[in-house]
Amino acid sequence: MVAILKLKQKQRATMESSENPFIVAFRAPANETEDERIRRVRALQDAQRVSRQIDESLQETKRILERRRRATRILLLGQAESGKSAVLKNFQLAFTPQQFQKERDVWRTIIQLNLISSVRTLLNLINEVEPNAQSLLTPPQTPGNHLNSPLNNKLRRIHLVLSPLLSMETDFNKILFANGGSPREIRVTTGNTWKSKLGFRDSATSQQESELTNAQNSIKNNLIQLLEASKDNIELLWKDKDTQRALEEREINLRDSPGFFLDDVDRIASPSYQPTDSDIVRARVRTDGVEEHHLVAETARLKGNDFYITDVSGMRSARHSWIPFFDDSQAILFLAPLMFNQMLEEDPHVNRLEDSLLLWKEICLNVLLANCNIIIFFNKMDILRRTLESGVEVRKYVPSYGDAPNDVASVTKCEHERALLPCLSSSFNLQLSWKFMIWITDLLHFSQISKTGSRATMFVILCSQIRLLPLSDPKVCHLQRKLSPKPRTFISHETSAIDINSTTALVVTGICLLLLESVRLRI
Ligand SMILES: Nc1nc2c(ncn2[C@@H]2O[C@H](COP(=O)(O)OP(=O)(O)OP(=O)(O)O)[C@@H](O)[C@H]2O)c(=O)[nH]1
Ligand SMILES: [Mg+2]
Repeated sequence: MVAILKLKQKQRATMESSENPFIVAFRAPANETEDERIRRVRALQDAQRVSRQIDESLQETKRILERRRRATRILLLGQAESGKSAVLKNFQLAFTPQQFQKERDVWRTIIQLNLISSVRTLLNLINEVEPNAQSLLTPPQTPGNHLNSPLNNKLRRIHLVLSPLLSMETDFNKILFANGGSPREIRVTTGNTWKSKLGFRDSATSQQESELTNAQNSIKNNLIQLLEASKDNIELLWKDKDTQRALEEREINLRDSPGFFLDDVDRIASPSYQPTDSDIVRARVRTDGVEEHHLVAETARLKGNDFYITDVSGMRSARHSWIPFFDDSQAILFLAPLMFNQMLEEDPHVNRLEDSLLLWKEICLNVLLANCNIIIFFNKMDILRRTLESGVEVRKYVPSYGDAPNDVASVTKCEHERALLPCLSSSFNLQLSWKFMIWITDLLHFSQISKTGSRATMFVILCSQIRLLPLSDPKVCHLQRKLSPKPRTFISHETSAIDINSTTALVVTGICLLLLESVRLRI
């Protein structure tokens, strides 16, 4: 009898301990004093509190993972300067306008720094001393009529007056950004820290993080004052015919470079300047590393929907860091700028379009992306148009283009094998891409049927599971019927100049709707 009772006690103890491990760990020892008991109970309560916190955090992680699973997860890919972050900004403008509004002030400083960066480019250019060319700023060695020429004096004076702007740029970079020196571009590390250093605050930003130090604040104010004081000289420098000639001689098209604001000096250098949506989309900040953005849609149609958008650095050296993000993405938006006459910054021997094609091919062949929707944007159509209009010949860069007319219609129409994209694929000997290009041509053709009857600046291709779907594909037709009784125009929205914002916002809205639908439809 005594033995059974002992066994029962042991069983109960085992059950209790399996139900509540604290009981075992904090069981009262024999002969416990009152002090020891108080300490033991306190330790038990502390342990239970920590345990509850761990449980709550596990629950929270579970909720976040579940939310993520149901969200639309998009990965932005493409070479550097292809426009990935610009697309992200368009997502933010289209779906989280209120949140975006709060960041407007941050972008004002970035745009002002972009403007100074262009001024630096111009000053460097006119100050360049080439072995065979006389600098515009340096007086010639041999006495002659250039020595005191109004041209030299004028530019020399402008250079002097604008020099403080350049040191201000360096100060800014030292205080606010990852790299202390004077970089060619503003370059930031991941996270919102750089925004908070420019005064942006959201619920995730600590008070300490977002409060500008006095030094930062005074640099910000100095920047505004200095810009206003330099406004006229910047305009003089930019509009000067010798500056323009120098740019022309070196075949530099500053208007097509990222973060170009020299045509808006009057507006941007004014102390009351408030950036427009279009300014913000045009602003240039180079992405360093990989950054995930969580957007909770504020707009009526999609209110409450979650988007996780991963933006990456497009530099060749950074592309290996994309891979870990492949298997978590439902869709990839691949950006391929149509800049057939430009080379990569990191390798001046590689043509940008050629690099895009190779990258596109790699993405399409990657097994990790077998279940991912891949969408390609051919952007920078406005630059393509300007480049062709300025007389740059496609055949110089794509010999197989032959003597087809050098205009946008012929280059992008693609209804014959001479069109730019198939030509490029064949001239670069991309047999695989050739097939893709044929479909691209179908879509390019389709995209020209826009509401306004005019040409689109952005093109999109829908691919599913590595296979590109031509528009005649039953799945696409089904999807289109589901989405709207009319043919979808989401891949074709017109803009006359570089109003990327409205264009992309519409395009991107369409894509997101499509993505949401496609996830639901499981195509
Ligand atoms: N003219 C023109 N500019 C564009 C277009 N799309 C993007 N841009 C500009 O191109 C510049 C570079 O774009 P980003 O979005 O910063 O490029 P990115 O791909 O994020 O580059 P990294 O962060 O370096 O990988 C920005 O100033 C954009 O405003 C377009 O269709 N036309
Ligand atoms: Mg970027």
